[in-house]
Amino acid sequence: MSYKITVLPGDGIGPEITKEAVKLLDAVGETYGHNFEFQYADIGGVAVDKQGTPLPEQTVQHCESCDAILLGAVGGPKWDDETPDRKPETGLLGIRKQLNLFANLRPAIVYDSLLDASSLKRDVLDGADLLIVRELTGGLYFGKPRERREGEHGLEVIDTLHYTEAEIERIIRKAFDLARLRNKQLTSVDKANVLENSRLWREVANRVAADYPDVELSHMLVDNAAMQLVNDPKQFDTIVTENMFGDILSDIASMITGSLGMLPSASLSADGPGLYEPVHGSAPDIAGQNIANPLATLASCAMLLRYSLHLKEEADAVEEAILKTLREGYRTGDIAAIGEATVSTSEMGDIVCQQILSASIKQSQ
Ligand SMILES: NC(=O)c1ccc[n+]([C@@H]2O[C@H](COP(=O)([O-])OP(=O)(O)OC[C@H]3O[C@@H](n4cnc5c(N)ncnc54)[C@H](O)[C@@H]3O)[C@@H](O)[C@H]2O)c1
Ligand SMILES: CC(C)[C@H](C(=O)O)[C@@H](O)C(=O)O
Ligand SMILES: [Mg+2]
Repeated sequence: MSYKITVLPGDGIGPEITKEAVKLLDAVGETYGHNFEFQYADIGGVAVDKQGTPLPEQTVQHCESCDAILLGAVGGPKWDDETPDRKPETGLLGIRKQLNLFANLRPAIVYDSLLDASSLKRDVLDGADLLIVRELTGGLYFGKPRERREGEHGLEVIDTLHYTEAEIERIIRKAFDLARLRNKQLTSVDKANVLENSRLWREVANRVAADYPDVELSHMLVDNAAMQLVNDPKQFDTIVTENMFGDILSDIASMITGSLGMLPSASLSADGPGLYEPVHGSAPDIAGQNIANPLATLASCAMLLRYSLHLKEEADAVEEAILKTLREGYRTGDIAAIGEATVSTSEMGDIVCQQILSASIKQSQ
């Protein structure tokens, strides 16, 4: 089969890690007989520099006319002084909104061979495997009004936390569907002791639960959830939450895997192409040094194969290749123990590709 993938490398370490992802998809194509056609487009700071906007129209067109989108990261100090409409992050938020990518799936898995990479205790981590389902196109990120204005007592600023019942219901239903495929436990995270938004969120979750009698629904306040994620991550199976809470909780959850460089994500709409990106950012502090961990991006490719292309065997093979690479002891700096040997970004990419290619040689023998 032939598939069209739009690649948005973006800024900082984005180009380094997406290069490894393209290499990996080519290895998958070679092994399983698929043809991946890559079309590259600009987003974020690089697009501001080249085209004067973080989300050029042509980038949107490429994204709308493909099977799946692979994104590196956007942003960096170079664009700190840009106006809001020229900020790199505006490009990322823009593409999420324009493609209606309301469901953001952020799995956090503890790899047995990385138990010592985390600063958390082994027995707290061992066996933890959770999925954060983050609402991605509403809430504080997009609510209007959003403004800075002169008030009676000087400058004042407004951001608006806005959700419609329909927006809440579609993400809650998506999370129930996903929990059903996992261990059938859904924790809805909110701030219902304070926010009217969260009170509606809770009501909707309770109402929708009647359609999923096989899934156990519980509620947790977000401040407690942040603590529980590092205290006892094994209590969670599937978590559903609104946009801002999900952003923060997913970075916290990355610590149970050992590094932010390990966390993949999928952003899905009801029907169009999905967007796949690591949870981490453009890591300007290590950009251009070939030391970033590409595994979050490679694991995002597994999600791309699974959710957008429906290639289950290929997705499993990528996840297995990552597992094997870690079990064989290969480490980038962020997941290495003190004094442990490390590999570069491109070496890590080569090793994972090699696992795919050699697994297929074994199968055909
Ligand atoms: N999806 C995205 O594109 C995205 C996500 C988060 C942040 N950002 C942007 O990235 C820029 C930098 O943000 P930040 O520094 O707060 O967060 P960051 O995620 O870029 O980096 C946080 C820390 O994690 C490390 N890190 C991140 N990814 C890594 C990897 N693959 N391998 C090894 N170490 C890694 C970095 O070196 C840094 O020390 C900002 O402009 C921010 O808005 C973009
Ligand atoms: C860069 C930023 C806009 C983005 C977000 O807040 O959603 C990032 O932190 C993420 O987690 O994908
Ligand atoms: Mg984030």
